[in-house]
Amino acid sequence: MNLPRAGARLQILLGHLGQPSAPAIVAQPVSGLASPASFHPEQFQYTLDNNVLSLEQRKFYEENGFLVIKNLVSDDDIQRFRAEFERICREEVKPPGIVIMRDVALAKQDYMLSDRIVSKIQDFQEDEELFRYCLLPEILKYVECFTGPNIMALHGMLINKPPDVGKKTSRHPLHQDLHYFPFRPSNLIVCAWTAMEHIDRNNGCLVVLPGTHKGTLKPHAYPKWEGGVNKMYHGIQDYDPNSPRVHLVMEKGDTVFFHPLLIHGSGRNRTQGFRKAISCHFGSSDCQFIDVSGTSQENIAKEVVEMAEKKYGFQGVMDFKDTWMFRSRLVKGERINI
Ligand SMILES: CCCCCCCCCC(=O)SCCNC(=O)CCNC(=O)[C@H](O)C(C)(C)COP(=O)(O)OP(=O)(O)OC[C@H]1O[C@@H](n2cnc3c(N)ncnc32)[C@H](O)[C@@H]1OP(=O)(O)O
Ligand SMILES: Nc1ncnc2c1ncn2[C@@H]1O[C@H](COP(=O)(O)OP(=O)(O)OP(=O)(O)O)[C@@H](O)[C@H]1O
Ligand SMILES: O=C(O)CCC(=O)C(=O)O
Ligand SMILES: [Fe+2]
Ligand SMILES: [Mg+2]
Repeated sequence: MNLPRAGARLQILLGHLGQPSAPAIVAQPVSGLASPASFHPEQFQYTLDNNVLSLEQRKFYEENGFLVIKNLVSDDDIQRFRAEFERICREEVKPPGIVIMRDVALAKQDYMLSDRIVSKIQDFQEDEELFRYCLLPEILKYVECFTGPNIMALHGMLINKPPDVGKKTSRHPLHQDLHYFPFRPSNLIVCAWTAMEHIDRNNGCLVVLPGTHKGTLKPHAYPKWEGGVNKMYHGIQDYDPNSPRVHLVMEKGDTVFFHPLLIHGSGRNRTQGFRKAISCHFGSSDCQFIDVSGTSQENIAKEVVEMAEKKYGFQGVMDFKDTWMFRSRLVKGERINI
């Protein structure tokens, strides 16, 4: 464990507890993207000026809310992530803060922890080997097109979608990641999601509803699925069923960058293999925390705080913001607000 950093984070947390919540800020649709001296109409809202994206790629993201970059992460790196994932599952390494999840259909089975039971690991920011993903220059080069130069890694996940046991619990309901986030503006947040193998509809690829990033954050709740739903897998109840869905077929190393308001999910895994992907949410450190009281995010905030208090043994002192301060980590530039 990196004591100075973890210590510093704990200090931030403790210093912050008991203080009044920061006032809610109003998310600005276009935050600092325009030169104040310019009177040109805003052409781009979801991407920053940069020399990385082609005009065509930029327009695609603006219009659709996602962008796939083929073959971005090397086989060597993916092999290293896979090996570290297996070490974590075998409990050979126990990085502080990590959350290991089993599929709800397997949760009650008393199997030993193994890579055949774990459906997802989250919060790998203290695992230097997996956290390399969040530091890869080829990833950050694209991330910066959305966040600007001061970049926080907010949340890492390695998703090991298990073969569906017939209850469809391997599905991830349609959702917007912003539901989980108490910071804004949303346009300065982006998810990078890298396929660790060939992924298509058979093993449960990502499904996106193009253009939905232009809408607002929708209320989320547990879907009423007969076979059960995984803890915290909230979904959108009232999305437009006629909204076109796009299944993202990806090869090993391909990476999709997507906006936190983009409605997405993933289908059931009909194969016998565990479908693997690694991802991280990044945000500008210029983002600001918001108070989610009285908003549709109250339900998830309550759940996350309850879980975090159980995990860290605090009672009644944490808020949603604190849980995010613990896990976010600067990857480039300067730490400002979050
Ligand atoms: C905060 C997330 C921010 C995400 C932002 C980006 C967007 C991400 C969108 C998502 O991915 S949403 C899904 C995120 N999911 C989570 O964050 C869930 C985190 N998971 C956990 O904290 C643990 O895996 C969990 C608390 C569910 C269980 O961990 P434990 O180590 O305590 O497991 P254990 O095997 O001891 O089981 C304890 C209880 O939990 C139950 N359980 C285990 N896995 C479960 C599961 N997957 N679903 C439902 N219940 C589950 C298990 O059956 C048992 O129930 P009982 O108490 O009734 O016996
Ligand atoms: N009828 C539905 N109502 C609500 N959400 C759905 C429905 N069908 C699929 N989804 C959601 O859409 C996403 C993926 O759908 P997809 O159709 O790819 O998966 P699937 O139904 O499991 O598999 P397939 O259609 O290939 O048999 C998942 O988030 C899934 O939960
Ligand atoms: O890999 C997947 O199935 C998608 C997961 C996802 O969207 C999420 O965890 O937020
Ligand atoms: Fe998601
Ligand atoms: Mg379907």
